Amino acid sequence: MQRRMSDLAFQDYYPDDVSHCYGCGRLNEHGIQLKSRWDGEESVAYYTPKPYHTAVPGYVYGGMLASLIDCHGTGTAAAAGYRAEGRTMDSQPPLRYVTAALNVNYLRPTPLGDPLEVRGRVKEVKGRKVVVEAWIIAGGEVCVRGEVVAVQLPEAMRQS
Ligand SMILES: CCCCCCCC(=O)SCCNC(=O)CCNC(=O)[C@H](O)C(C)(C)COP(=O)(O)OP(=O)(O)OC[C@H]1O[C@@H](n2cnc3c(N)ncnc32)[C@H](O)[C@@H]1OP(=O)(O)O
Repeated sequence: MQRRMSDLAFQDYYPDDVSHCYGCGRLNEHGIQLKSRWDGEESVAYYTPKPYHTAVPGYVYGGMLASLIDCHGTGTAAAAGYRAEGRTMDSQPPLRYVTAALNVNYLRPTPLGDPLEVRGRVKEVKGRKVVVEAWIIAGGEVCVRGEVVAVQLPEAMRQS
């Protein structure tokens, strides 16, 4: 059955040539394939880490958590970029964002096994830059807080 446009996640709109990212690329069969969507003024994604995404046994590896903040942040940045231009994510030309800066603070250990809720809020849209704050909730508690500075993909990084 064909999916409705509103069912699509931000990352589903990424053109094929930028859909190989380990965190969010729908074409990376080994990756997380994170799916982010608007939830009112915030954005939200869900992911349950695998048993091997372990730090200390029973707790999630911090690099995995940073990846979730990173790709939820850049995905939210892309959606915010289109929104700021008053157009939909399937319109042309495509807007593509990469991570310029990633800040992650681990507030408490994140239990492994629980579904994680990743949330984001746009702090700033300025020219080619979007700043997104993001946080991760496990078992009803905020375990991680971070911030992503996303900048539109430079020409030099484009393959197509
Ligand atoms: C596209 C779909 C895939 C999504 C993948 C997302 C996750 C990823 O892993 S991306 C891979 C990791 N990231 C990279 O490899 C990026 C490497 N870096 C670069 O290419 C460049 O440094 C880049 C593009 C980030 C910025 O360079 P450039 O395009 O020259 O930006 P520039 O014009 O200097 O700055 C634009 C704005 O961003 C800000 N900015 C740039 N870098 C930073 C930084 N490190 N920290 C804070 N702000 C920054 C600038 O201050 C400026 O802000 P303002 O307009 O307010 O003055």
